[in-house]
Amino acid sequence: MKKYDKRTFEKHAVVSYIFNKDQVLLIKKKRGLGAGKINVPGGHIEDGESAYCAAIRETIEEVSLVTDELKLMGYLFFKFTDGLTMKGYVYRTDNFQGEPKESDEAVPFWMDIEQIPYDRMWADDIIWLPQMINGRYFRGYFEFDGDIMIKREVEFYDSLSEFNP
Ligand SMILES: Nc1nc2c([nH]c(=O)n2[C@H]2C[C@H](O)[C@@H](COP(=O)(O)OP(=O)(O)OP(=O)(O)O)O2)c(=O)[nH]1
Repeated sequence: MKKYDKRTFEKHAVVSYIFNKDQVLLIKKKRGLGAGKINVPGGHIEDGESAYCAAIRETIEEVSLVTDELKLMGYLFFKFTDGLTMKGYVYRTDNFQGEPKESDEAVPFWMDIEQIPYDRMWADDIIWLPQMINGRYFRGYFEFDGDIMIKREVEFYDSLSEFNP
């Protein structure tokens, strides 16, 4: 699976899972790739920006929360049949300040972890998100034809040293 780390993926994006006790902050995405789906704050990494800084910036822009102490939990590698390739960095944190506010891009809402609406999210999320919530690290490779997942390969790791040596 680490073979994907060495490949070139055209776009780089981040997603941030923000936890407050037994709840996670979800968004209804209003525009862009995945519009109409339920996801979490995130977006593209800008030129010269680190993934970590992009995660903090996108969360402020989309839902007005200021996050800190983010932990990198996973890498997502996507290939779409139209040719788009994307690497995603998945972060989690329970350190945030402020109240979630709607923006042009997202409608935020807190959701009980037990009630996450996987059927309204990207098809790969149900494969890795429950494990990530339980503290496991992961790498996932997925091929999509539009919204349909046509190939998947996922590995989980129990320790940070196995995941990101
Ligand atoms: N959880 C999850 N997130 C995904 C998947 N696929 C995927 O593109 N994303 C995320 C990464 C980005 O945050 C977002 C891609 O949306 P986008 O290309 O419209 O980017 P954006 O508008 O949010 O970003 P930006 O233009 O503000 O930089 O969706 C997936 O399978 N699962």
